[in-house]
Amino acid sequence: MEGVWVLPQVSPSWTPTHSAGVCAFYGECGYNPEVNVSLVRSKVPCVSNTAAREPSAALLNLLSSVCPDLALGTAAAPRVCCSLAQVLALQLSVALSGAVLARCPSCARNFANIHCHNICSPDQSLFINVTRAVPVPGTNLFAVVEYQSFYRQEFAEASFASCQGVRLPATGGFALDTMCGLYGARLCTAQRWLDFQGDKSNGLAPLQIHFHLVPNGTGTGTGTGTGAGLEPLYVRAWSCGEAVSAQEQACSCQDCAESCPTITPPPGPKPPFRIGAADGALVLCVLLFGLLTLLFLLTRICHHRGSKQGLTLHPAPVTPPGCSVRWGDAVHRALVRVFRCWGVFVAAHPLPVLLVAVALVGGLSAGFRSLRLTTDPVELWSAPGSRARQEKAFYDQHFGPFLRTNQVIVTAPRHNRSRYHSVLFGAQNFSAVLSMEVLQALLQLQESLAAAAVPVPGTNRTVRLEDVCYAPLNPSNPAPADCCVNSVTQYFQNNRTRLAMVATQPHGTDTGTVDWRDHLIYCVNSPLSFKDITALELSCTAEYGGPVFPYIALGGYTGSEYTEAEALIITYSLNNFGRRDPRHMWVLSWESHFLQLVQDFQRRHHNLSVAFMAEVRPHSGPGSTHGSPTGAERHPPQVESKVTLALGGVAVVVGAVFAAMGLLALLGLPSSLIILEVVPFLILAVGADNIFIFVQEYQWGCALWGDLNGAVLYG
Ligand SMILES: CC(C)CCC[C@@H](C)[C@H]1CC[C@H]2[C@@H]3CC=C4C[C@@H](O)CC[C@]4(C)[C@H]3CC[C@]12C
Repeated sequence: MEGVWVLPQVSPSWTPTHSAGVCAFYGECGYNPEVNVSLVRSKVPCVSNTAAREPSAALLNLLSSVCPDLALGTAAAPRVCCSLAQVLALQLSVALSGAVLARCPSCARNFANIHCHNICSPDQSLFINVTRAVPVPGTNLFAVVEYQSFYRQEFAEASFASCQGVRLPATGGFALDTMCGLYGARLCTAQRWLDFQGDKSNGLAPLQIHFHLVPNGTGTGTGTGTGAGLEPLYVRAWSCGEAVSAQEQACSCQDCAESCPTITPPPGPKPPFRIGAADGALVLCVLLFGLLTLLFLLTRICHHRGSKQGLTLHPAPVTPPGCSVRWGDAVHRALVRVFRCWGVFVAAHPLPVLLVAVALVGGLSAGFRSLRLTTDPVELWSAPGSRARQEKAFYDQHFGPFLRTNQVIVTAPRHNRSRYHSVLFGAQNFSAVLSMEVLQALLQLQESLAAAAVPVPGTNRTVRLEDVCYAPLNPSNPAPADCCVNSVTQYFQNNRTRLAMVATQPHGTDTGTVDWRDHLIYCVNSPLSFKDITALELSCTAEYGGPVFPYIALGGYTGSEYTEAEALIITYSLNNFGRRDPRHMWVLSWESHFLQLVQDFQRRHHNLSVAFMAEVRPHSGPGSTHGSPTGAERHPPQVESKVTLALGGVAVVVGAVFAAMGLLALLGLPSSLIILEVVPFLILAVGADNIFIFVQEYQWGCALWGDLNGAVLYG
């Protein structure tokens, strides 16, 4: 019910009198011939636009437990519009359907109150109008099969609000998920909630109830109502934060935001350090930098002057050194002394030194025999005692090796978001990546992955997705469609025709069209549904038969605004096999091919940003062209060829790495191949560079000696 609501001109035939103390129906008139399938078969009431009756003691007693809010206790001579049998039926139905709300007493009470007032209120005819009744065979009574119930919007909204946050621990969702029909909790409104309750196909209601929510100001609750004396019901609705009685408590914080303790926000961060209007740290850094630059420039200038004077006065290379040079020289001399001693010692005893070095390296490398290499990514990247590791170990032990996950994540950074006006769901924002063009591209990628036949190296068979995929609903003989692939296109069962479908949608008084976007909005809110509420009537479940949860297929959204998701995620779940199982090789082959296909896709779609990952490591997978880069060819060419010298430098580093690995192996520590990946860099950076430095130092030393000799001669 939207827009300004005007009470309809009701047909006076079944409820001609609408006034306080008068009923619209009373007692039971058999079963509704129009309702066959139901959970609990309740009888429908008889049309009876007569004065409310005095309840029996038994009825009063029952009412005080089923409908304590009917406030019968206060009245001297309480009256009701229901019989004992009716209240018993009411009690059963409300207990059955209200069980999910029991966690939150005030919500449960409001829910019961709605039907208590409908059935028993002494002023029933004020807000109830029977619209359809059928004659009861063999009597002159009429059974009610349809009625209207008029509520003040405020009352309905307050009752709804008290139940909105109630959780259903069994599903991890909300209780309203089970009480709002196809809309689920997220799209539920007070009107939709009541409509579902009054729908005779919900399994409990024996008749059809049309709830009309009257906004404030239309038909006031205090004065006489408009429309043939009707006055919308406006009674107290409990808020979820208040306790309904002294024995009961208010709803918990989990079920009711109002009950949550107010947490004083933590004190904000200290105000930033500022000097005037500028950032203090920045100003200090600039000053320090300026000072250091000045110092540097001054020393340079002083050094430059000194060397100029030296040149003009003393042409000989021996010049009075500057302050910085003197410092550097002192350190250099000290180092030279130490290393000269060491060098002279080594050069004087080449054989013993070499023998000791070889023996040391050889001895420690013997530890390689007990070397344990860790190649499993799980071992490499998760701590052995971590909770994740323990849970995985438990899973692997009881259910077999865990599935392999291969993912593609697509975003569209250069596209613009759009706004979509849905006939059913109102205006919604759609992110750039949720566009027909991107969805079609994703479909194409999935089709090519499903069609790919990949040769397995070392065998003469080819492997397809269905040979390796996890197919939960058809594990023995899966077809490509049975594979568990999570992706947003699965809301359309990966079917192009369904994705492109458009239908005419009647909605209230107007008609519009619905397309993939309406279906998507529906599915992200009710992923378990087999049929949407749009005229498209498509299922939300994936082609393989399982549901696609929006938080798995979409990423980068706030709260539950799934249509604003910045990323689409395709997840391929593949079976995992033991290393010795030949099928292990099949999966590796398929995953390598997956990487290639997605790379091609990435190259073809420049406007999309595509990230992807597979469990297979690119360089360990079969048929991969990736190798660990050694970078040897990138090194500058040697000035002078000293092959044995260069090899010696490399041998020193290799020896050191091997000795270190051997030592760790001897100590019982496992190693990983990551060590080997850094060896080339060590060889280049330490080994080869050392040799360059030695050679340069040696040549410089020779030249210096020559020059000095010359100077001495010249002098
Ligand atoms: C599926 C869930 C959410 C629906 C919950 C609404 C239930 C509790 C409501 C909807 C319609 C209601 C019924 C409407 C009419 C009658 C006839 C009356 O003589 C006895 C009570 C009885 C039988 C009501 C019992 C409660 C009822 C079944």
